[in-house]
Amino acid sequence: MTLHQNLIAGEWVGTDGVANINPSNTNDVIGDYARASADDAKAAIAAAKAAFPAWSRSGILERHAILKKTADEILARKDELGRLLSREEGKTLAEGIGETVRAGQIFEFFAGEALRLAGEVLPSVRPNIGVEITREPVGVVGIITPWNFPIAIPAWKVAPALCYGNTVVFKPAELVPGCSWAIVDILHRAGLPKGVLNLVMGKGSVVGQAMLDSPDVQAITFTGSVGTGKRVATASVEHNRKFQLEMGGKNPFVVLDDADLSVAVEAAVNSAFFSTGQRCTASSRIIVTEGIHDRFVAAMGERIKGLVVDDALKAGTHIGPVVDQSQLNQDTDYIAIGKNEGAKLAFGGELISRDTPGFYLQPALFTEATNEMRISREEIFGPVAAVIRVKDYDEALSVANDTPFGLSSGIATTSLKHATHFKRNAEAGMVMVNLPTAGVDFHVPFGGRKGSSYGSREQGKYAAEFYTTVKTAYTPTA
Ligand SMILES: NC(=O)C1=CN([C@@H]2O[C@H](COP(=O)(O)OP(=O)(O)OC[C@H]3O[C@@H](n4cnc5c(N)ncnc54)[C@H](OP(=O)(O)O)[C@@H]3O)[C@@H](O)[C@H]2O)C=CC1
Ligand SMILES: O=C(O)CCC(=O)C(=O)O
Repeated sequence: MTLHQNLIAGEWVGTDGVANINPSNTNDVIGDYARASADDAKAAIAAAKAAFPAWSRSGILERHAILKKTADEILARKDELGRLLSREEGKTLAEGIGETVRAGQIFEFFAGEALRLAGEVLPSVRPNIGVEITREPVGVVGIITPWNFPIAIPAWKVAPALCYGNTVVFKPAELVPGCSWAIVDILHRAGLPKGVLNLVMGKGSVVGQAMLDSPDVQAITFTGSVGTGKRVATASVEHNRKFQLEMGGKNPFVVLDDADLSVAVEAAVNSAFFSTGQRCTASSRIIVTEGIHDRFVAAMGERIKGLVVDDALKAGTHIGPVVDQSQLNQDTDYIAIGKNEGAKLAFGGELISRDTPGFYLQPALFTEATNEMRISREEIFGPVAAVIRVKDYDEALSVANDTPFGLSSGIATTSLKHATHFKRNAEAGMVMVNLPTAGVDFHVPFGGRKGSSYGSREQGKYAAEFYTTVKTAYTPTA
């Protein structure tokens, strides 16, 4: 089997490979991917440091052309790359292709942003002095990504980093190296100079840790668990570097008495179970007012029974497998915790077998949950959701906000008054009205509050805040 190597200083290197396994069929080995060492990570950082002076001064047309070429190739290969994504992560083929298109659009967006770099010229408060405000690249950016969005998250970190003139050391999750390798290969062939983008696939505790420990990494952007996010934060403060964290969520989805029942059920099912619930924007807390509660739960039950859980690549599959055994154990542990806490497992939650050996779990819906239970407070990251019954809108809002997290939030209502009030008062970075809590646009800010996120927003033009540093220059004008 061909070994997919790491890219360091413009050369493909590495001899030691790790098998990338399909969670829908554990007999299916997608390929071998090199495992970088801490020394490889150090070499990648050195290469990025050496490449920075030239790339930071490169022309905007060169950056535009490379990012646009990458976008075009990703979009042209959307079916093949989408299939690779579904095969390595387990989301359905439609979701895999959709995410690949999103990655292409992200590169296209930042190709455009390269041509729109701008500053400001202001008068000084002193006579005959001009002030220029410009944005400069930060330096070597370390990118650490999780397994649940194998192409979109790498795209929304790598594209702006390069667009604004930074050089990159990129460590994808070891579980899903395939899409990351593919986009690095595309960028490399699109003409990136040696050392501008370095790929170091391997273990977080080794490769990621070497990045955290390096004084030559000026910024780290991270998406993943709260625990690792805290390590990134501590190490970054130690090195006085910029950092940006996107961590967990425990996103509420509120259903009010006046909701359109079918809109509410579709949005709740999508929020809780699509992409196998493995989204930081997923909702696993469905907060329902008492007038609609029983009808909503019954309709959810019918909808869940119609969901096909099977091989991600099969036509007709709605929910693919869980990503691996360890995540499956986490999901089933939380199902046991929910039962022990006194919530009622109303639907699903069983391990199921299919034609191929994979990590298949029937989506689980708890009812009679309270917001104090662990299943309502901790991120499960699987197809497991709980319904919490509340009296009215005021109680729903208060329960929705009673969480250590604050990434996304949603409401199903036909009341403009309640929708408007919720948009203003939900303690979350993103609010969805009559829409799922997950599934965001690629050109607008993404991020949260409280325990979910740290630092400036990702995506859209707001990404410039992280990937650039502001300079204010004063010059006599006369
Ligand atoms: N908010 C989100 O989008 C996500 C949240 N999660 C949450 O996290 C839980 C665990 O998932 P998991 O993948 O283990 O999350 P991690 O936080 O461990 O992984 C995220 C990334 O960090 C890397 N990493 C791990 N340890 C270190 C370290 N010491 N220094 C630097 N980088 C490191 C990982 O590498 P590697 O995996 O290769 O070892 C991976 O690339 C999930 O169950 C879920 O609750 C997970 C993914 C995304
Ligand atoms: O909901 C989305 O579209 C994005 C979710 C995401 O970025 C994540 O789960 O890590």
